[in-house]
Amino acid sequence: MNVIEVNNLSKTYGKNNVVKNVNLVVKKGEIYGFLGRNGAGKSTFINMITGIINPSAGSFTLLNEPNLQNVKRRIGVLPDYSTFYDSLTAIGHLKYFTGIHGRSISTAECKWVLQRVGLSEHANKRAGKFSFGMKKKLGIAQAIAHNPELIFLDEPTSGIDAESALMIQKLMLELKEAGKTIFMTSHNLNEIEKICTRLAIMRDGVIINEGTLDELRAHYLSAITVQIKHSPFSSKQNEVIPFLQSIGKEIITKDNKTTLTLDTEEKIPVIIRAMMNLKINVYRINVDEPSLEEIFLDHRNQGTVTKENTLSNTISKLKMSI
Ligand SMILES: Nc1ncnc2c1ncn2[C@@H]1O[C@H](COP(=O)(O)OP(=O)(O)OP(=O)(O)O)[C@@H](O)[C@H]1O
Repeated sequence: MNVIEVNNLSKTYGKNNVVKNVNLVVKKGEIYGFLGRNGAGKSTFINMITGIINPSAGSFTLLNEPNLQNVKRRIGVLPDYSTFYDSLTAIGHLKYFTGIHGRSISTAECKWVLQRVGLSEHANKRAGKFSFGMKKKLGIAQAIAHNPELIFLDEPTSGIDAESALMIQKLMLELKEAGKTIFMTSHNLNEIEKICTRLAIMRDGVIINEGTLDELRAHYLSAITVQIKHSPFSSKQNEVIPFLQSIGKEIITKDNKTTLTLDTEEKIPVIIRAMMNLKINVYRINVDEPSLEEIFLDHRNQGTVTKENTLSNTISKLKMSI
């Protein structure tokens, strides 16, 4: 089921077209990551589809309902700028905002939500005395306290400490397990890589790439470089080198290490099997594969992906296929 459907959504400020004809679909149960550098248009996009600002053109539906007013109670939002009442406690905020959503929440339920975002000790403290990070956590608590089906989180972990960020990431995964859908922005690519099921990269108001991390990687990866540490080729040299030349390119063998490029990772197990048949032991395999950071930086710089990564999942795939 599609819980977010966006069609040709645009926002213009004067002559500045900051979101341009964006189309997007998010399915139930996803944690959807929305990436882009500062000023790309991410918050403007979220603000439009959560009713904080009006679009200049285009349309969207949330939870299959074209009228946003009819679903407001079923969505939760942490906007880019949250406002709090200085004299209201954390519990007071949760009671007040769940009330706005037409629901009531007990003090015990408030405490449970506050505990989940790491604010247990501050449940009865006034928001006026909260630090930036504490306010961010309170904003997240407010977004989820009324038990919404669809949750928008604009930079939920920016400005909060590393331990708390892990706690929030765990909470998001639990919400996903409970069937909720999360649409989030973040500049923490490690976080996006860890928890998001799909993601989109926005640049200058346009989505320039969209899909799972593997799909984005595949889009960027025209060749993979593999380095194999093995026992000496010795007398098998005349058999193994022609075989490698038939399967890959740019083959370099030195000190019992062979590096070559392949057009698909499917060829890696073929090489392993061939080496084993020739009684050559394979000790280690390193595979170049771009991280999300490299894909993202590549978008910024239009450069090439260069960093080397050892991927344990590729190794385990190989182990399974041997
Ligand atoms: N109210 C406004 N009036 C005029 N321009 C605006 C307004 N709000 C945002 N913009 C412009 O729209 C563009 C997109 O801003 P937006 O806040 O959506 O970016 P963002 O991707 O969320 O950035 P960040 O990662 O820094 O939060 C920017 O150029 C910004 O200056």
